[in-house]
Amino acid sequence: MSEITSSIPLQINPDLQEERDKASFNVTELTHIIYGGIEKTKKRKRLEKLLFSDPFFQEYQNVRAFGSRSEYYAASVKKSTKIFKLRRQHKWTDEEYETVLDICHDDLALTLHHTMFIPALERLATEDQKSKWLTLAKQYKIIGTYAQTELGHGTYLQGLETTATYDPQTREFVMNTPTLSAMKWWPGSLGKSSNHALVLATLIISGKKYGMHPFLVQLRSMDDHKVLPGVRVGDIGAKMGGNSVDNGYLILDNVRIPRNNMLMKNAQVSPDGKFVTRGPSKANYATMMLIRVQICTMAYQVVSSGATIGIRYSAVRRQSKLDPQDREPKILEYQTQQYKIFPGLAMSYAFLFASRSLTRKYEEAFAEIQRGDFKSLPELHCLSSGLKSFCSEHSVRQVEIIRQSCGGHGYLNAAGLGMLVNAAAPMITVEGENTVMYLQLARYILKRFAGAMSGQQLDGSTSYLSMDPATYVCPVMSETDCRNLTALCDIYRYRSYMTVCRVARQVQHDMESDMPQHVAINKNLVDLVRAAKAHSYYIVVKDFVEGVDALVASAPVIKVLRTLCCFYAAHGIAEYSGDFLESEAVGLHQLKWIKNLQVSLLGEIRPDAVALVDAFDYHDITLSSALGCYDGNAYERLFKSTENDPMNKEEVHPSYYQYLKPFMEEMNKSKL
Ligand SMILES: CCC/C=C/C(=O)SCCNC(=O)CCNC(=O)[C@H](O)C(C)(C)COP(=O)([O-])OP(=O)([O-])OC[C@H]1O[C@@H](n2cnc3c(N)ncnc32)[C@H](O)[C@@H]1OP(=O)([O-])[O-]
Ligand SMILES: Cc1cc2nc3c(=O)[nH]c(=O)nc-3n(C[C@H](O)[C@H](O)[C@H](O)COP(=O)(O)OP(=O)(O)OC[C@H]3O[C@@H](n4cnc5c(N)ncnc54)[C@H](O)[C@@H]3O)c2cc1C
Repeated sequence: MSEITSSIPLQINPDLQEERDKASFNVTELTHIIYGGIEKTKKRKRLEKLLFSDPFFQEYQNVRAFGSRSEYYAASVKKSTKIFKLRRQHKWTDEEYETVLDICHDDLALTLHHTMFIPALERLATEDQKSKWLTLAKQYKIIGTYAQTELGHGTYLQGLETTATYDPQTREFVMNTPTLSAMKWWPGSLGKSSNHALVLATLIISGKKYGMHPFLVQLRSMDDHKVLPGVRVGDIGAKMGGNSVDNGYLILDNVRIPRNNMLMKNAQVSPDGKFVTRGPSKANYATMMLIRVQICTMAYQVVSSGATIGIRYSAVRRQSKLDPQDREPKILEYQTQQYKIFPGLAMSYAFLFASRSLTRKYEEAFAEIQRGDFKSLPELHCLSSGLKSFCSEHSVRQVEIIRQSCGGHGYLNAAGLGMLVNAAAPMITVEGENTVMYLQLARYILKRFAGAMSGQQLDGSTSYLSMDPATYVCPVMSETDCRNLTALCDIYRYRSYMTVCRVARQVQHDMESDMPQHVAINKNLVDLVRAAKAHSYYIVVKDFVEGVDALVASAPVIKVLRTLCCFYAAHGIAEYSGDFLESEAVGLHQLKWIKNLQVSLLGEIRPDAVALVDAFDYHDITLSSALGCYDGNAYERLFKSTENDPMNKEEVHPSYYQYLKPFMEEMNKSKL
């Protein structure tokens, strides 16, 4: 009788334990740094315990893996409501609630209510409106979504076709979806969950258009959740990932809402139909900016989860031979495996520091904006647009590489990597498609560069554009200089400067050759995106270097983070070597040294790789991966995962009686 069972051993896989035993630094110390201090780590642990002591959270994993779309959605609604109830019961602060969402690491059916509907009310409603709507929303007495994108337009907000026409007789707005392409299409939680929507529509008063404004529209009855007259709403269909969310469509047919349902913090319509604005014209775009900042943090979570799975699995998987005399090595020993996974590890820490720095800038600017001071808005818009694009693009790409690095098992749902990639993929599109957002940054950089050329002293993230390029000498003079983080950062800065300078001069030249501005811009779009990417890369490297420099920590922690930072910077130069050479930020000698360093750092990171991902301290339920579990018992967990698979419920599947049996009988009778 075979002794093979799917029971999970109680002990840690010795291969993983061996890795932990040889870590050069204290993992707990790094965990506290990652979560912002010992108290925050403890609080997170308490919340984790509270959540995961409920068996539902474990069962949810099965529905997610094996349930139908509808079952998955239902379980996700249940999960959302459980969390909402816990929030009320334990009086969680916003920060605690954010932590819970991070722990859940999942697209919850009702997430939009918290991530966009409430922040939009906070940013776009007057104090009076807040005391009514925000209070109801925070008490979950209404559930809402943010309905902006239409079938025909997501990017170009000036092209939105939904209308809100003011009727001074009744003091109401009449909401309409005039065409097929005007129907709202994509908003999360819209299809089945929400009873209210913040509808972004073109305001029309006496036949005149006044741009996009937010209107609160009730969609469903508060008694029986039935759709209200004039409203058509539904789910837009299954997606590549995130299928727990009911992204929806919405058609409005002469739906009347009271005048006070227009959120009027930034612009008002008086009862007799007078339009007055306050603040900059883009003030109504505020919610999108907040989410762009949050996407950088999400990108960190995605890539650090992927790195955790990839590294733990690579430490327990043995395959092939290195030394013909020795046993099969851990696949983590192969330099090529390190080359596939360590960029994701280094990126995790880079994005941790970059997203932290961006969040801090956002909070400072938001406080100013609340006081009516909008001076930081353009800088913040461009910084958040660039970093949102950069972090989402790089993290999604890197996790897919990590998935491939796990071989066949990486392709299984139970590995958790496919779901991670598919759930993360929309970060590239949502809250402004990446190319479009890079171009927003490029437009800002061009203006700042022109300012610098005309002698303006620049501040903020683009201050380096005032530099005199003639003074640049590559700061790497020897192989040892390659480890100098400031020198690496300078190389990125100069490469960005030259990339911006080249495209700015080209656009200027094209315009001076009588090309209309829009033609000149379109002729240079690829290079403009290249400039925005170079600038974003520089900012991320700078934030990483400055973040590590400012750390108060033990010498071993600082050392390992400096090594990672050095690797992140060297890897980027090696990967985009063409750009760095072309801009003359490095020469061929320096490139060779930096490439050597990049490869030799793989070996330096190797002994601490497991400890560096352990420091992210992800709970097994959060990771949801048989390959990446803390105990490293990947094979047992993979085998165990098959127990819940409905395919394995019966010894003989019903399809046998329906199709295979008659077919086999027919074949057996056949004389051919
Ligand atoms: C969690 C997942 C759920 C997902 C939810 C969603 O996806 S929800 C749906 C998410 N949907 C999206 O994210 C839609 C993406 N699309 C957009 O955000 C806009 O259509 C746009 C920014 C692409 C263009 O906008 P436009 O045609 O109105 O403008 P323009 O190009 O003519 O530039 C005019 C000026 O405005 C400036 N400026 C622009 N934005 C901001 C800002 N936020 N702040 C400050 N400033 C801003 C800009 O820099 C420029 O300044 P300049 O040079 O004149 O000094
Ligand atoms: C999972 C998911 C959830 C979403 N949730 C919501 C939500 O809750 N609420 C909501 O309102 N919306 C939501 N959206 C919609 C999302 O915001 C839009 O899809 C996004 O803004 C991109 O717009 P688009 O789909 O119109 O893309 P398009 O603009 O059509 O982009 C298609 C291509 O055209 C290119 N392109 C477009 N314009 C330009 C330009 N000016 N210059 C150069 N290239 C250009 C793009 O780069 C891209 O390659 C969601 C989308 C997804 C996928």
